[in-house]
Amino acid sequence: MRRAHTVQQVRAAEAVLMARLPEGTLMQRAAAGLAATCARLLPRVYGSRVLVLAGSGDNGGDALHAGALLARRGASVRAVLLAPERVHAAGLAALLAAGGRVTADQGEFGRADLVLDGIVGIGGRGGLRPEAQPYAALERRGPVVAVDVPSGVDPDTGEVPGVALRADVTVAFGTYKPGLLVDPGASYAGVVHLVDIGLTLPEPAVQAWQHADLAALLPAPSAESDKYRRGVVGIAAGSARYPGAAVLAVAGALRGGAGAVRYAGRAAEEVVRRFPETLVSEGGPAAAGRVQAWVVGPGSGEGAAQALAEALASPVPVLVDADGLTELARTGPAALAGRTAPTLLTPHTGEAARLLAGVSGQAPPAADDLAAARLATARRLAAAYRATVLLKGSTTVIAAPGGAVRVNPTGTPWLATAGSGDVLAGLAGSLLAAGLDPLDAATAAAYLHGLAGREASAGGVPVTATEVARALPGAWGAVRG
Ligand SMILES: NC(=O)C1=CN([C@@H]2O[C@H](COP(=O)(O)OP(=O)(O)OC[C@H]3O[C@@H](n4cnc5c(N)ncnc54)[C@H](O)[C@@H]3O)[C@@H](O)[C@H]2O)[C@@H](O)CC1
Ligand SMILES: [K+]
Repeated sequence: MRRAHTVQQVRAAEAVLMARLPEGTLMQRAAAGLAATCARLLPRVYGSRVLVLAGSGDNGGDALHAGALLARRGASVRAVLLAPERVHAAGLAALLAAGGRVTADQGEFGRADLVLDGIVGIGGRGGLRPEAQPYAALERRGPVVAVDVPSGVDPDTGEVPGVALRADVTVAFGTYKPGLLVDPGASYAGVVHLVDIGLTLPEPAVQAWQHADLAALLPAPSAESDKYRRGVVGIAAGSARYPGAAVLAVAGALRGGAGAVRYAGRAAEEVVRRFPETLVSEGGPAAAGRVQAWVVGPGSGEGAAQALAEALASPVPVLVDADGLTELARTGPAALAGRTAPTLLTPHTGEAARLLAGVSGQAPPAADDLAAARLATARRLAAAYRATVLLKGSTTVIAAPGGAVRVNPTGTPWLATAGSGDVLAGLAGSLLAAGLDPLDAATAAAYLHGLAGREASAGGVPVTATEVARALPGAWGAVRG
C-alpha cells in the first residue's frame, strides 16, 4: 500500500524528530537519499553536469546539499538561486565548499545531464512564481528529479493552480504526499522514490492500494458457502432504449464475487439471452426478490426515478450510477436521509457537478474544474451526501463519509469508453453484495476494473466495455497471484 500524508501530518512528525536529533540531521538524510537516486540515474557521476534549481526554503536546502554530495563525487554542479537573498545558507555553503558554482544562465538547464528541482516543496502553494516559470517550458536533455514534490504541484491535493515543473522522478521524504498520487499532480511526479528519514507517521490521509492489499480483501468462497451466502446482487439498469447498459452491468456483476445476479428492469430478455445464469424480472426493485445490494441507474432512462426510489427504500446497500445520479441530483442529499444501509455513488465529473448543484441549489460547477480538484470534489460529495463516493476519471478517487480517502493506481485512459462505467457499477455492486463495505467494494472494483482495462488494451490499443468485462477474471487472477 502506498500511504500519503498531508503537509500538516508531515510537519508534526518532523517536529517530534527534530526535537530529538542534532540540527540538520533530517536534511542530511534527505540529501543523502536524493544524491543516491541521482547517482543511479546518471550513467556516471564523475564529469556529469548537474543543475540545481534552488528556491528559498528547505526544499532548496535539500537540493543544494545533494548537489554538494554529487560535486564531491566529481560532478560539475551549478546552482540557479531563484531567491538569492533568502537561499538556504548552509546548503549553499556546502555546495560552494564542494566545488559547485552559482549561475544565472538559464541555458544550463538544457545542457544538464540531470536537473534537481528544489524550487519549492511542502511549503509551496499556488503554482510556480513568475521567476521560476520559464524552467517549466525549457527543453531538457537529462531527467528532472523533483525534491519531495514537483514544484508548482499542491502537495495536499495534487492540484496545479498555475505552472508546475514536470519531473521524471520525484524523491519523496518519509512518505508520499497526496498530490503525488492524484492527477494532475501525479502526472507531474513521474516515478516516485521514497526516502526513509525516520519519521513516525500517523494514519495516512490517502491510501493507494496494491495487489497484496486487494488479495486480502477479495471474497473467497468457503466449501460450505452456497450462492445465497455469497450474496445476491440486484441490478436495476437498462431500458427499452438502453438495453446494453443492463447487459454490461450484469456482465460486471457476474464477475464480482456475488453468488447470484438478479436483474430487475425492461431489458430482461436481452440480459437472459446473453447471460442465462441471471435471475430476471421485468418490474422494479420493490417487486424483485431479496438481494444483499442494489445497483441502480446505468441506462435506466425514464425509469430511473422509480427504480431509484424503490432501491433506496430497501434496507440493503445501494450503488447509484449514471441516470440514478442525475435523478438523485434533482432531490439532493434529502433522498438519502432515511437510509439505514450505506450508499455508494459512482459519478464521473459531469455527474459530480450535478450532484453538487443538488446540494447548493446553484448552477453546476464546470466539470473540468472538478477534474482538476479531484480530492476536494470527492470529499465534498461524500460529506454532503453522507455516502461513499467513487469519482471516476484520470485517477479515480474514493472518499468515505468518515473522511477516509483512497486513490486507484490501476487506471488507463482507454477505460474512458462507452459502457465501461456500467461494468464498474455491476462489479462494485457485486462486491457490496458479497459483504465488502462500500469503501472496500469501491476500492476493489476500481482496481480490478483498471487492471482489466490495461489487460484488455494490451500494448495500448483501444478497448470496449465488453472486453473489459471479459478481462475481469484475469484481473482477479493477477491480484490473487
Ligand atoms: N518536513 C520534513 O520532514 C523535512 C523537510 N525537508 C524539506 O523541506 C521542505 C519544506 O521546506 P520549507 O518549509 O522551507 O518549505 P519549501 O522549501 O517547500 O518552500 C518554502 C519557501 O518557498 C517559497 N514559496 C512558497 N510558495 C512558492 C511558490 N509557489 N513558488 C516559489 N516559491 C514559493 C516561500 O517563500 C518559502 O520561502 C520539504 O519539502 C523537504 O524538501 C527535508 O529537509 C527533510 C525533512
Ligand atoms: K521541488
